[in-house]
Amino acid sequence: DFLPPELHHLVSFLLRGLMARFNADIKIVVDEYDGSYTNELYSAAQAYLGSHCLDDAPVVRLSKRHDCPFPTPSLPSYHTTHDSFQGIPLQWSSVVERSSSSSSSSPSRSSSLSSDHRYLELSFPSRHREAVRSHYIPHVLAEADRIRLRARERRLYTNRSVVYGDDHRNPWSPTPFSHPSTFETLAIDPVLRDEIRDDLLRFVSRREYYSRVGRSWKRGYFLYGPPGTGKTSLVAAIANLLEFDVYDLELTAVHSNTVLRRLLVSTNPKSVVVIEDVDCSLDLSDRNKKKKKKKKSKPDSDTEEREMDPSEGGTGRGTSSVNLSGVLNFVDGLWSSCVGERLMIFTTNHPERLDPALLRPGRMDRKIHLSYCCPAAFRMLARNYLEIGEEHELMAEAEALLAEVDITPAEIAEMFMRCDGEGKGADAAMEKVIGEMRRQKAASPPSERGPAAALGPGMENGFLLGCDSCMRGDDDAH
Ligand SMILES: Nc1ncnc2c1ncn2[C@@H]1O[C@H](COP(=O)(O)OP(=O)(O)OP(=O)(O)O)[C@@H](O)[C@H]1O
Repeated sequence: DFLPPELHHLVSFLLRGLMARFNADIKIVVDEYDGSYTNELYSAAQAYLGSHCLDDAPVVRLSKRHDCPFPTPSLPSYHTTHDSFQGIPLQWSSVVERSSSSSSSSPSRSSSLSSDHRYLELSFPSRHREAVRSHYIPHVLAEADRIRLRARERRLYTNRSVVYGDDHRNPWSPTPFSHPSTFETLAIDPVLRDEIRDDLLRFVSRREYYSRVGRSWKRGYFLYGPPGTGKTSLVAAIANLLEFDVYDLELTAVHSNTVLRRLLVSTNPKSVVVIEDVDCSLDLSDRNKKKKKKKKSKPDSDTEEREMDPSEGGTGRGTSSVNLSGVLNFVDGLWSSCVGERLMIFTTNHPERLDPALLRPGRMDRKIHLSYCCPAAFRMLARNYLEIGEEHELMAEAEALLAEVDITPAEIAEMFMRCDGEGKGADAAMEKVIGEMRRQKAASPPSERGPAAALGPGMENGFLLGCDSCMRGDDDAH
């Protein structure tokens, strides 16, 4: 009443402006992809919003993955839903910006393969900026984890995934994985088997430990040995034991280190990434040996040197430009940006062909030599395939012969299966195997066995014979 009208107007104009500023909404944009990587916050928010909307939203999208026994809800495109957190009103909208190249399909149709730009918009009053950033976003991530964990607990079986093409939007194409191999059916030395099982169970129970010591929650296994000694079977037994997804990575199908990196970060927690026959995939052989060779052959130019040398980011071999340094990065550090536990397993029949850098402790934490059939493994095969035990009259002779010939569990399993199929029974199967071992003994003396022999010259001092712990591949002992 005491102010002149002009000043009155000015003060109320300023106050209105101030209030509007204080109450204005701000937006957080959560893109589906961060560059070429899947944005974890986007998928977490979708999982969170889906379960949140299920009860009251007018439209919810339901989809069912093959490995999940029930459908998962998510927010459809072009929809808005409301949430409230500690009294803060929040609004989520899902937005799709159609790319000019995409077809004029209906808005509700989803295609992970299209190049449309999808994102979520989170709007809330600007004064809650700090609370949303520090409390609400972590709450969404934690809730999404909880929802996924529940789904995983009810899952019926794990995935086997294969790489196809180079479609970075959907690099892994999952197919059902139901390999019957388990630690009970695996015919390997029982001491080694129990050691591996204990190591795995210890690994998955040590979330806090890994975080305390500042290491990413990953473990690398390197399985080597002759063909047919159970490397693939062991991978399947590991996946079945831990109920992990299996990502079967064919390195030659991966065109570049960038794609390799993208593949890795798009794997789920609780997964095993397997590279089988890693020596055959790419040229990951010893750089020192190669350098020596190159010196002898005097390369024409620096360019050639760089192109040949994977450590320099060169192209390695073949059409794939994935090289040793890409694989080392893949094994080393990239998991630090991923949440959850992961196993990486390399298998090979020729460990001596690989660069020792790939195998040093910390990269490959356990080196497991799967060798020819030993008596204990033979007894397991006989029990599993023929349902006979140590009391069988031919068992002692078979075990004695095993010490003198190199025969793989796969060969024995094959003979056992064939006889069983012909209905000749256990005795015939044992006789057949013994006959084969006698024949092999007569034909050639057994080759030297043992891990160092299998690794070949030059590898003995790398990790195997350095110290006892290295021999066991047990990095925790250091
Ligand atoms: N240790 C084992 N225990 C039980 N079965 C085995 C074992 N090793 C091999 N087999 C049998 O032999 C078949 C081939 O074995 P597997 O594929 O696991 O061998 P691998 O070492 O991975 O061979 P490769 O190096 O050629 O890939 C399996 O289907 C399995 O039936």
